[in-house]
Amino acid sequence: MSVAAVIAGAGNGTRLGLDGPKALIKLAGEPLIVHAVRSMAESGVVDRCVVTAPTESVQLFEETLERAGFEATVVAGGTTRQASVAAGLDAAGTANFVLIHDAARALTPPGLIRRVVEALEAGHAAVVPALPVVDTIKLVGERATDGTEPVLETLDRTSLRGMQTPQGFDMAAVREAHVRFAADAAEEASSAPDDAFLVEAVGYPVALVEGSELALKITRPLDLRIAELLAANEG
Ligand SMILES: Nc1ccn([C@@H]2O[C@H](COP(=O)(O)OP(=O)(O)OP(=O)(O)O)[C@@H](O)[C@H]2O)c(=O)n1
Ligand SMILES: C[C@](O)(CO)[C@H](O)COP(=O)(O)O
Repeated sequence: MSVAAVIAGAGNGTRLGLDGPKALIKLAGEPLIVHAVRSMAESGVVDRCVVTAPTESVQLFEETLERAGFEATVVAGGTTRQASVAAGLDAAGTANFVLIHDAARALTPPGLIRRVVEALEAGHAAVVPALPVVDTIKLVGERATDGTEPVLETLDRTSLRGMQTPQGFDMAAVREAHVRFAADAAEEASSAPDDAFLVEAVGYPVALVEGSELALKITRPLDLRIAELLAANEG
């Protein structure tokens, strides 16, 4: 069974306070995208990697990965994560399965990647690593003029999970889902929160496997500091 990986790296890191390719910022001395591609290589189960980059940085991503000794096809992403993943899927060629991953989850352990692929090989069409949520989660209504938000409902935490990546799919299923919802991808507000959302919407069951705290998404400045500590401990 062949496995391709699409690593979304075309974001600009707004919440990190950046205005440029977040995937090129350094963590433990190496760009996030290099960490992400290395995890795929070290998993031993991925045959080919496609990386999405901001249009103006495609060459820089190619040079960065080549210098680090990794082979990957780099393509221009889009204005939303969904559009970037669609561009990556177009370039992924033929494979039985595809792993769709965030460059921002740079410390994802190879064992987690293997866990996702094992569940695909066992017959699941869509597999997502997930962790239980640790906070109580409440549904809120519209913000009031005094800045407060009204609570509408307290959700049952025991049946809530936080979704991570890589999310693994049968290649045909995820391509079908992305094509079906391509029109929405142009608008940030209407783009899908993750790829499993699109696959669910076309009717495929999604199976969860155990995620990892190391697969945290480096989104805000504190995440980067936590990731630096984790990388120092792992190394
Ligand atoms: N147009 C986009 C937006 C995001 N991503 C990628 O999707 C992953 C998850 O996105 P996020 O962590 O939100 O990254 P940014 O979009 O860079 O962050 P922000 O929303 O703060 O700008 C990242 O690896 C990012 O590079 C992408 O490929 N194309
Ligand atoms: C795909 C994802 O990482 C799953 O948790 C997440 O939905 C990406 O969200 P972002 O706002 O694009 O970072």
